[in-house]
Amino acid sequence: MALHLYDTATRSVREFHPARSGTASMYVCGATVQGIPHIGHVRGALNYDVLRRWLIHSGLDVLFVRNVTDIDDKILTKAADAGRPWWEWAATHERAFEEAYTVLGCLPPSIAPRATGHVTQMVELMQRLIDTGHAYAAGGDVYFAVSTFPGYGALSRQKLDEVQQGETLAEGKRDPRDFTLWKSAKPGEPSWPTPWGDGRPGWHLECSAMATTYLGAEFDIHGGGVDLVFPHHENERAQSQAAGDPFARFWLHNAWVTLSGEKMSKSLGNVVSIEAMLRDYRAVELRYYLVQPHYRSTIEYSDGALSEAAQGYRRIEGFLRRAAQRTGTVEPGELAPEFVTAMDDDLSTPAAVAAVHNLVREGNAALDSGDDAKARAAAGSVRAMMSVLGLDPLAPEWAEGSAAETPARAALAELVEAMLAERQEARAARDFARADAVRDRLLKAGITVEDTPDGPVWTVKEA
Ligand SMILES: Nc1ncnc2c1ncn2[C@@H]1O[C@H](COP(=O)(O)OP(=O)(O)OP(=O)(O)O)[C@@H](O)[C@H]1O
Ligand SMILES: [Zn+2]
Repeated sequence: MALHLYDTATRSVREFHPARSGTASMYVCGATVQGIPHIGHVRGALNYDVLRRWLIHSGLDVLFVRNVTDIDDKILTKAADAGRPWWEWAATHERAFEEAYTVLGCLPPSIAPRATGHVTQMVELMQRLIDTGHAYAAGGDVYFAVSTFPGYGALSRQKLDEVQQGETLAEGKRDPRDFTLWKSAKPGEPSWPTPWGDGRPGWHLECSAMATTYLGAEFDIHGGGVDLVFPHHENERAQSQAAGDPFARFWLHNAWVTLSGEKMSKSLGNVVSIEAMLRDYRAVELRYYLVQPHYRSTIEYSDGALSEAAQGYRRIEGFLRRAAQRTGTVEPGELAPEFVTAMDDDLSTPAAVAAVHNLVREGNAALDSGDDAKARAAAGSVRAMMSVLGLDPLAPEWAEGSAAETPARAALAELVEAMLAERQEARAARDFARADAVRDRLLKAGITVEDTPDGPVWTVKEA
């Protein structure tokens, strides 16, 4: 089966073929860099990172654009409240987002264009829309005339007379359903010159201009969070297609991370910061937690579920370490057929991860029964599959002692290993009372030790 993806525009799972053979092009709406990222923000980035890795695995060269919205009302307000320049506020939070993406193992985008660097392309797009009667300037603002585009509402399945843009009322708007392409300059605010007066970009216009600048008038996949279907993506699609660009061939939307049933959001204040998560869990465990559910299923955040996911990841990691200890270096092998089928089925990561766990179980059984060849083959396959998900425990970025380990965990590992060495010494000297005392001391601290044919394996007991 070839890759199939759910396309919001057609509300169906369709077979994916890139428009240009050999290259897939993806545009993902990035952050409005107004604050530090929470785990909801990075979920989408991780979902599209997995898709990108799967496309790469299938032999495609992937052009991946993730923009940065670095000018916006919220940026201006928050910077002003903090008494800082708006551009410094934006740049600071852009770095925070970038660090979060990197620490969670996202491949760097081909380019991360900033809105403020693409005003020329936005002006050009507005000019095309004005020339063809799809847009008009009024009082220094530029609006898109929704009624001139017959397909308006098709992406979000809305009737034209039900459309509400959620924009503040403006005098020059001919129709309340029209949306803003360009905002006229307000005193003291940053602005750029255009033929219709100085001003700054509207959010929707930015993405159309940046997507087509880098990926062309038609590209393969446009992604974002489900909250972007309307108005953001509906408006991107309308303005680009009205200007004559075919635009995105597939529209993908990832579901939310929620807390107590509500979207995790800075505005609602129910956020879990990445920094806080990384005090208790390794980045790779957080990545596993966010990548394992299907990208179109809501993740209701809970510490219990995260802790369970971390244990699931450690089972995979434990098997690979055991296999490597016993059989020597494990090279990535073949993907299990069920894994391939799952990934091709609209990136069914729950089934893909289940395929990994099945092989881990088989591999552990093989190690227990001394079938090293079988264990080694299973381990190779597990590595390959985990690598596609960006989660390979033996990859340099996630390996023990790497930067991804929290300092606390690295320190704990050092101490526990030293105590286990003492226990082994006591056993070798047949001083079983001392050996048991070490084990009891560890147990008291919440660390269980399991003796396996490959030596002791320790885990921190979850509360
Ligand atoms: N809780 C969440 N779960 C999944 N995706 C989210 C969540 N919050 C934000 N996103 C996504 O992150 C991307 C960047 O969003 P943006 O910077 O506009 O934040 P936002 O949606 O305004 O959230 P907030 O209210 O927290 O600032 C968007 O694609 C958005 O859908
Ligand atoms: Zn966008």
